[in-house]
Amino acid sequence: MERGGNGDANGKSTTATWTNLHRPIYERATRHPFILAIREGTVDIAAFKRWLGQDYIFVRDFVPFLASVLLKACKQSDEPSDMEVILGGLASLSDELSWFKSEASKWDVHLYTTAPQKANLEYCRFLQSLASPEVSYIVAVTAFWAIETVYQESFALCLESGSETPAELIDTCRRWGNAGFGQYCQSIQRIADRCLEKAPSDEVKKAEEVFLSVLSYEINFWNMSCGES
Ligand SMILES: Cc1ncc(CN)c(N)n1
Repeated sequence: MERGGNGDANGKSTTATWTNLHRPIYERATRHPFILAIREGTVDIAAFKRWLGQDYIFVRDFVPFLASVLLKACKQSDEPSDMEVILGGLASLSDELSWFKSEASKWDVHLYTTAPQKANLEYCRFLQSLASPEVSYIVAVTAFWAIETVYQESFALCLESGSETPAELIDTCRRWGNAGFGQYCQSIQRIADRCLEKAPSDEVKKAEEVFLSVLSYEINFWNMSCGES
């Protein structure tokens, strides 16, 4: 069986190679106008509230997806520390769901009567398909890395010096833009790259397609938050 190999001739890892190769779509996901508007202090608060209500629904569906990644790590990973990284991520979702509830009450967003919008439903359906036992650990962990990294890069942008993020949105940006979350994303990236290095080329190809799908679902999610469907 052919091996996928790790990265390009310059010694870049597979995920770093993809990020460069697919730079235009990667930037559409990580520098979306919704995020740039937060950073510039011009975000429409109705859009922010829409994002908040929809993201709570998404995170609830992210829990079983991540549980499926954990299960695959336990069964398919040759590295015991993978399980600890994924378990840490899963455990932090409990705190994240509580954060959504307190943030929603602050903004008068009614989480339990918010219906999922089309882009969210489609993204959640995609997560459900990735949770299938037929999807390999390599593909699932690549999706996990991409999903977390889009939020990390996006919200970190709103915390950079020179940004004019409104004070009442700083807490939201810190949740995903903080340095600790950045290190957590790097740990997931190292897992994905290690797996991709040893993977057969057809699995590497599938993982790259899933990476691109995640970027496109993320763009649709931001568009939905801006009021476009
Ligand atoms: C849509 C979306 N993508 C990613 C994340 C980060 N877990 C999130 N909360 N929501």
